[in-house]
This record gives sequence, C-alpha cells and structure tokens, in this order.
Amino acid sequence: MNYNIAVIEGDGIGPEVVNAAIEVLNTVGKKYKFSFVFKKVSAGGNAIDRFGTPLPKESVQTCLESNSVLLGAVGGPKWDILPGHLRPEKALLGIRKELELYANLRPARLLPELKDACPLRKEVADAGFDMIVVRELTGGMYFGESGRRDGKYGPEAYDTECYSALEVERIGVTAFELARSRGKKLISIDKANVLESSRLWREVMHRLAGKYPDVELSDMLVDNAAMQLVKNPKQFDVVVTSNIFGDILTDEASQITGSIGLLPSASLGETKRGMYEPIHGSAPDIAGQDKANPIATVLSAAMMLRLSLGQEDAARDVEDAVSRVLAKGLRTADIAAPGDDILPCSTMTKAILNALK
Ligand SMILES: NC(=O)C1=CN([C@@H]2O[C@H](COP(=O)(O)OP(=O)(O)OC[C@H]3O[C@@H](n4cnc5c(N)ncnc54)[C@H](O)[C@@H]3O)[C@@H](O)[C@H]2O)C=CC1
Ligand SMILES: CC(C)CC(=O)C(=O)O
Ligand SMILES: [Mg+2]
Repeated sequence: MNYNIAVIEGDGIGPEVVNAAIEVLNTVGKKYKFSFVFKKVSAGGNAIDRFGTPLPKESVQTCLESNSVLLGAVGGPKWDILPGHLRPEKALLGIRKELELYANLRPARLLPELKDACPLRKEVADAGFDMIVVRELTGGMYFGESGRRDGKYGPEAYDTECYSALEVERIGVTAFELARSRGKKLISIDKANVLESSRLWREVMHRLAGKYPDVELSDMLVDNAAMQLVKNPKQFDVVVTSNIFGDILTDEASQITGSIGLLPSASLGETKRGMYEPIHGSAPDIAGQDKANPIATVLSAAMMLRLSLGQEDAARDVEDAVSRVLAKGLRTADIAAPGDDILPCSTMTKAILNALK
C-alpha cells in the first residue's frame, strides 16, 4: 500500500514539527509494510512571499488529489500587517473550506506520564481526564460576514456569527456518533443565553438527541465551560461546540494536559480524506531554534493513520512510542520540570523513532 500525502509545512515551527511527523510515518510505514509519497505544497506566509497569495490554487488541487493532508502551522509577525484576505491564516481557513472539513476532532488527555506537567491541583491531576472536543470548522464567526464601515461614532468593524441548521446538524451527528462509541455523554457548549446562533445550535442538538436515546446530552454555557475545564476536567468526555469556542477552549484544554505542544487534531468531512495538524500555531518565539515539541504533530500523524488510512495498529504503535518516551522522562522545554534535561525537537523526534523500532 502506498499513500499520497500532501504536506503543508507552513511557517515558524511548522517545518520542524512536520519533519518529525514525516520521519515517524516513514519509520512506522516500514515496520507495517506500507509507504508514503509526500508532496510538499506551499500555503501560508511562505506562499505569500513566493507567490503573492496565501493559498495558491495548485496547493488546493494537490490536497484534493491526496489521501490526506499533513499541516504544521501558518502565520507569523512578518505578515501581521497584511489585510485580512491576504493573511497566512486565510490559507488555513481556505483549505478547510475547500476540502469541506467541517469536523475538527481535538482529543485532550492527561497522560499518566505527564501528571507533573499539569498545572492543576494535585488531586485534580491525579483524577486524570480524557476528553475530545468536536469543533465545527467551516462555519461561524471565522467565515461570517465581516467588514469595516462608518458608524455613529466614526469607523467601526464587525464580524458575524452565522450557523445554518444543516451545519449544526452535521457536526452534531459527528459528536453524537463519537459519544455513542465512548462514554455516551455529550456536552454541547454554546452561549444560548445571549446569541441567537447558539439558540439555534441548542435546538438542533436537542432535536438530534431524540435519535440518540442512549447518549446523555447536556448543555453548558461557554464561560462556565472555560471555568469547569480547570476546576474539574474529568467531567468532560465528548464536547461539541462552534468554531470559535472550540478554538479557544482547546488551547485551554491543551495546557492542562501539560502543553499546547502535545495536542493533535484531525479535520474531517464526508470522505476519508482528512487534514491532520497540531492545535498550536507557528510559535514564532521559538521558530528555527530546534526547541518545539514535535509530539502534537506526531500524534496528529497517528490520527491520520487511524482515521484516514485505516492503519489502527500502526497508529497505536506511534501513540505507545510517544508514551514510552515520556515515561522515560524525556522532555522538551515546554513540558520540562525544573532540573530536567531539556531535549531539542530533533532529539525528541529521534527518541520517538527509536521507541518505534
Ligand atoms: N493552525 C495554525 O496554523 C495556527 C496558526 N496560528 C498562528 O501562529 C502564530 C503565532 O500564534 P500564537 O498566538 O503565538 O500561538 P502559538 O500556538 O503559535 O504559540 C503560543 C505559545 O505556545 C508555544 N508553543 C506552541 N507550539 C509549541 C510547541 N510545539 N512546542 C513548544 N511550545 C509551543 C509558543 O512558543 C508560544 O509561547 C500567529 O500568526 C497565529 O495566527 C495560531 C494558531 C493556529
Ligand atoms: C487561523 C486560526 C483559526 C487557527 C487556529 O487557531 C486553530 O485552528 O486552532
Ligand atoms: Mg487555535
């Protein structure tokens, strides 16, 4: 079996962490007798520099022709002065939309090996948690009408949150199905006490609940959810929420697992093709210094093996290799405790490769 993977290294630490994931995929492929052809395509800040546009058409085409897409991260201060439609982040939003990847799965689990890296109270960390956020990815505020205009008090700017019942329903089905396969508990997070779009969200989720009598659905307002996440993360199993709320809450969820450098994600639509990327950004503050934690991207590659390529054994092997490396006490800077030796990204990657063989 040979898989075609489109690779968007992106900007900042993107190339460093993607390189780690490619090495891991090649190694696990050899072990399980499949192989990869990686086709690098340009998107984000580097595409602006080279082609004058964040998302060249050819890049989208290569992604559409691939079995899946592996992405690092895009963006950085160099491009922050550009107008919204020319920013690197538009590439990410554009590719998600073009590939119709409306469901973003972001698992956040406190690995037993990393209890000490969890900033929460000891008894909360000891209790552990294992949740998965199902974030709507192609609608809501990031895709709503926006602009600038003259207002009553001079120039003003606006962004709008809009969801169709259909968009809510399809992400709801993803979440209910996932909840059915796990602990049969689904928490839908919204701001229905204020936002009309959240009230529609809630109506649709409750209508769907009728079709999933075995799944217990409850609602939670997003401000409370942000607080509950650090008070008692164990209460969450499957969570479903909008694009913007999911974006923000998963950065919070990542830090209670130890670091944003640990959390992977899968973006899926109706086909097997997915896009796999760490939840973090391009980390300009550590870019090019071999300091990044590659684990989020390596675990994203494991999600690709499982969800798009059907290679469950290989996926589990990669996840186990990461756990073994962490159990040995190997740490990049973001998860190191005072006094720990700090490994560069490349050394952490080698350790994972060795653990895989
Ligand atoms: N998926 C994507 O392409 C995303 C892109 N961005 C873009 O990235 C740029 C930087 O955004 P920030 O808000 O600084 O978020 P960020 O996630 O890039 O960084 C936040 C903090 O986490 C640290 N960090 C992130 N990933 C890490 C890793 N693998 N290992 C160790 N430490 C890590 C960074 O060093 C920084 O201190 C912006 O241009 C933003 O738009 C932000 C989020 C997602
Ligand atoms: C451009 C942003 C929407 C990227 C981001 O922060 C994310 O998807 O987590
Ligand atoms: Mg984000």
